[in-house]
Parts: sequence; structure tokens; C-alpha cells
Amino acid sequence: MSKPTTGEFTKTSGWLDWYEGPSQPRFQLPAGSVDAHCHVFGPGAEFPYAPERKYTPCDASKAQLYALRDHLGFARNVVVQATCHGADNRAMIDALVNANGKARGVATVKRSVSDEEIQAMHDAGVRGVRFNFVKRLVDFTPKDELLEIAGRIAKWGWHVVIYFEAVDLPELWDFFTALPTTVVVDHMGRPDVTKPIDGPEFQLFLKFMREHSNVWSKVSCPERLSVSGPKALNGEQNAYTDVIPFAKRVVEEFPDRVLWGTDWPHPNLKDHMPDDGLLVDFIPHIAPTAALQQKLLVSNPMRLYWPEEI
Ligand SMILES: O=C(O)/C=C(\CC(=O)C(=O)O)C(=O)O
Repeated sequence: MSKPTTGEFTKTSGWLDWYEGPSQPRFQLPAGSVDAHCHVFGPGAEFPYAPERKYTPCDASKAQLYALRDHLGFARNVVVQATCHGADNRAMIDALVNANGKARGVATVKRSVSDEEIQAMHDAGVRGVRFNFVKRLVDFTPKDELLEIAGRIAKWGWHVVIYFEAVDLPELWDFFTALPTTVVVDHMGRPDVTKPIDGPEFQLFLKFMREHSNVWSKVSCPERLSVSGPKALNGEQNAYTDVIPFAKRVVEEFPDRVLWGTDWPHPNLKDHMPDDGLLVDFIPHIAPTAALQQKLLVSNPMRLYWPEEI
């Protein structure tokens, strides 16, 4: 992979660029595996970052993303609109239409989006919208506006991806359970992994999935959730052990409703930038059997993003 660039934008202070020269994973991904959560950033010179953004990243282009896909052994990607591009989906869509059908996308849209625009995004490969409730990333959007969007995109068979932090789930519960589509939670709703897995916070998340069969979860981002590490660097084969019980519980209890993604280029990490090859080696710790791996990496994402091919 080529080096990260910054273009004409100035990166947020302390920004960590994605890891150059990731290792070759020891874990061999099943054929047809999908990286179901990753982003493209710009390049800013071609697709400028949104004026309302809360951070300015280093560039992370479609070519660099697809080089990583091939290096790690993934077959396909789901490119999720990142907040640094606001509701301007051009960089994400450009990545989709240049992927030979091997990428689908999740967009951010405003209430003002037209049916023609939704149809054009659908034709490009978009299959969902993302509602972000992480306060450091976005300004508040009224829930009636989001519900209206969810109702409209449901007609295209799209789903809603939600990103929130565990402490906010009680307050968001009524809204989330009113959504009319499949709902995909980013990074297990960001559990605090220093709290007990059987404590009220994570149990509420499990109840959310248990009582609502339309709710799926990405069991991604151990590098973001981990407190005690060790970090996926320097050949570490047992990284992020504090996250394993949480992700494994979700995979084992809901094997047909889980997805996995690299989260490349790992926006806003402050502590370290993981070696993506070692992140792939984390997968068998949370999905220990071949059957669970097949569902997590192939059957589930195919059912959600490429149902016409199965
Ligand atoms: O990459 C992620 O999923 C997480 C992010 C960034 C993000 O969601 C965005 O900018 O849209 C984060 O926690 O900063």
C-alpha cells in the first residue's frame, strides 16, 4: 500500500494515520469474506471534507482500501459514510462504482433527499443509512426527521445502521425499537469493557438484540473498545483480550445477526494504530468455529448486502 497523504487539509492535531505495511494474517479468511465496516476519506483534493466535520483525517482512498482488501484476503467491502464527509456521499459512492460490484455502501442522508437521489444511490450500491448518536462526531438530528428518513428508505429494502455509546442506550431505546427496518449496531454499541459482561449495561444491549429480531450487530473495533490491550502490533497474536468475552457472547448468542469489519482507516484512534493483519487474527478468538466464521464473514453480510447473489 502507498503512504497516507494529507492533501491540502490540515489533519486534526494528534491524528494517527493508518498503518502502513500490514502483516499477512495467519488466520485464513473463508472464501468470499466481507469487510462489512470500513471507510474512505477523500482524497480531500478530489472529495473535500465537509465544513461541519468534527475531525479532519489523513486521506484514505478507494485504491488504498481495495489494496488492503486484497492483501488481507477479503473479497468484498461495505463502505460506511464517515462523518468527516457529512451528508456528501460522493467519495463513498465513487468507491462503490469503481469496485466491480464488490462493494456496497451505507450513506448519510438529510430529510431533503429526493426519491431520485435515493434511487441513484441504490443503483450505485447503497443499501443503508447511518444514524450517528456519538456526540463528539455529530450535531443532534431530531428523531422525527430520522424516523421519516427510515420510513422512506425502507421502500428500497435498505436498513439503518446506528452508532451510539452504551450509556446512551436507555435514552435511545424507544427510538431504536420504533425503527421499521433491519437495524445494524456499530461496534456492539461501544460497551465499556471494564464493566462486567453480566452487568446491567451490556445485559441491556443483549436484551435489545434478544427481544428485537431485526437488530444485528457489528462485533468490530476491539482496538477502539480495549482498555488493557495488548495492542495488535509487533506480531501480537492475543490482542485486545478484554474485548473477547463481549464479542464472543454476541457471536455465539446471535450467530445469524453479526457482521465483522476492519474499520479501516480507524478514525480518531488516539492511543495506537493497529496492524490490520493482526486485527484479522483477532477473529477466531471471537468466532471460534468454522461454522461461526462462515456466518460472520460470508453468509450474514451476503444476506444483507448481496441477497440477489445467494
Ligand atoms: O469508524 C467508526 O466506526 C468510528 C468512528 C468514526 C465514525 O464513525 C465516523 O466518523 O463516521 C469513531 O468512533 O470516531
